[in-house]
Amino acid sequence: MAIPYFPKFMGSDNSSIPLLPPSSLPLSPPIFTQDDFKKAAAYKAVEFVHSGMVLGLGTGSTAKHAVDRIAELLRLGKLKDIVGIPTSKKTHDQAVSLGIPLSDLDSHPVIDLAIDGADEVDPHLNLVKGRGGSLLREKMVECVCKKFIVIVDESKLVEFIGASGLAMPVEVVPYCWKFTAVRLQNLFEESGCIAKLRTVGGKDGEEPYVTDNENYIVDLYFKKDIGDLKIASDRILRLAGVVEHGMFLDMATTVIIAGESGMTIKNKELEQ
Ligand SMILES: O=C(CO)[C@H](O)[C@H](O)COP(=O)(O)O
Repeated sequence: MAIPYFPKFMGSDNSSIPLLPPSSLPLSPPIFTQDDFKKAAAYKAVEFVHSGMVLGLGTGSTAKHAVDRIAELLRLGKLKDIVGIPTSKKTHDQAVSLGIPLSDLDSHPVIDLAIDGADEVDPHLNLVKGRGGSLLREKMVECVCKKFIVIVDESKLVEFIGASGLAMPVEVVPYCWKFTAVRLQNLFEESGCIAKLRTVGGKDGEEPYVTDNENYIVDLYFKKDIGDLKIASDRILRLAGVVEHGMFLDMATTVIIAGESGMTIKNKELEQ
């Protein structure tokens, strides 16, 4: 059951955002943007953060709100002794700019809690991540956390992984990436898979997108369900040249979903 929103559902101590329309418009329904939902989910997740925790700091527009909120609570003295493990250079830079103390997996191989967004969430809380390009570090961090809270707006919910028709990213080494892309596409021929190198516009035209780890990303697009996700994962990871893929299977312990009808919290334990 979704929890309905209240006027100040963000709960920020000195910067709450009124989410009901101004009193001059008493009959107007509240209008929330997708970013309001992302922020609502992020702020809810940060309620699970306690002083002294080692935190995995996610990447993307939703996770950014969580990092902002953690920094705000540190500034207010409501959180203390937090150590953040960022999942990308971008999040690293954001956290540094906000004064969040940081470390890495070498020094902190066990993480109390990670909070991150996702691109797709299926009914079993399996995820697609990495459309923001940070899947490898995200997976390294999030597979060693005791609790992994995923924060999404309702647009990320899918019936099955790949159902959005959008990319399922695979990080590959640059060496002979075309060869790897063809092999990836062939693996999922029956699902109508198309593999495309992710590119960005550079001064000399389109160039390969380069990850924080100096790799490339091949995005897989499926026309049909790819079936057993564990088998699909194993097949992808067995290909030499593949570094990691964006399916995060059986990793999320909690998913917080914010949408028009309110906020829903799904726990892995309850799904089994
Ligand atoms: O996996 C990710 C980055 O690699 C992001 O968490 C994912 O793309 C969701 O991003 P956003 O919160 O901006 O919608």
